[in-house]
Amino acid sequence: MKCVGVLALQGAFAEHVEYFEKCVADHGYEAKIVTVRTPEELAQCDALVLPGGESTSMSLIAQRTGMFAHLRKFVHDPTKAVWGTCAGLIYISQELANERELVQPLELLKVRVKRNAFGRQAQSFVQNCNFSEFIPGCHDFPAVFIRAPVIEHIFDTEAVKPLFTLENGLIVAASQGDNILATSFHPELAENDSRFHDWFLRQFVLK
Ligand SMILES: NC(=O)CC[C@H](N)C(=O)O
Repeated sequence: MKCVGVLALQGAFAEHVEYFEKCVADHGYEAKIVTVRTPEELAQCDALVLPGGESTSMSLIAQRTGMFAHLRKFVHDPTKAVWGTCAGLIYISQELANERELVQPLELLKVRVKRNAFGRQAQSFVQNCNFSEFIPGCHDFPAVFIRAPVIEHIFDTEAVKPLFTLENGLIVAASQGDNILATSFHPELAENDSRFHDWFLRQFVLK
């Protein structure tokens, strides 16, 4: 039985739990979904999802609760699967292009990330994206972008593979090796469409 943790310090963690539970119920996967707030909860996990929210708050809470060192060790373990969405993508990145004094990142994903790359809350949007090149049959996924970051630069082009680029050339999904996934958008807000979560479970956790 694999254990998938969703970091629950801050942000949209409940939605991730709900989408994963739906996948498990629909497909009968041998997986348990838990929220993670403590080192003990983290220790039982095979995978960790870092949700969207506010990377400044996530970083601060992790520092204050003493979780930072545990999270850093966990995500750098190559036997673990890791997925960062939106603020979670910022938090796992190696470097921030802006507001770098506000976030102490986990320095996992070998990229430089730009926070709020599309502007403020009012510039948030939903875009139907064709992810079929990496998720078989997924031609029309409703990707929700909320004050979303983008991957501005890839430091290690051998390790990091861009998975999806918007028409303006901005990278909004990438993988690193076979265990790390990062998305600028929120698949856990996709109108009950759990295809992205299903793909993560099959491709990264249950593989
Ligand atoms: N939806 C989100 O996760 C927004 C991320 C937020 N703008 C940040 O910089 O942390």
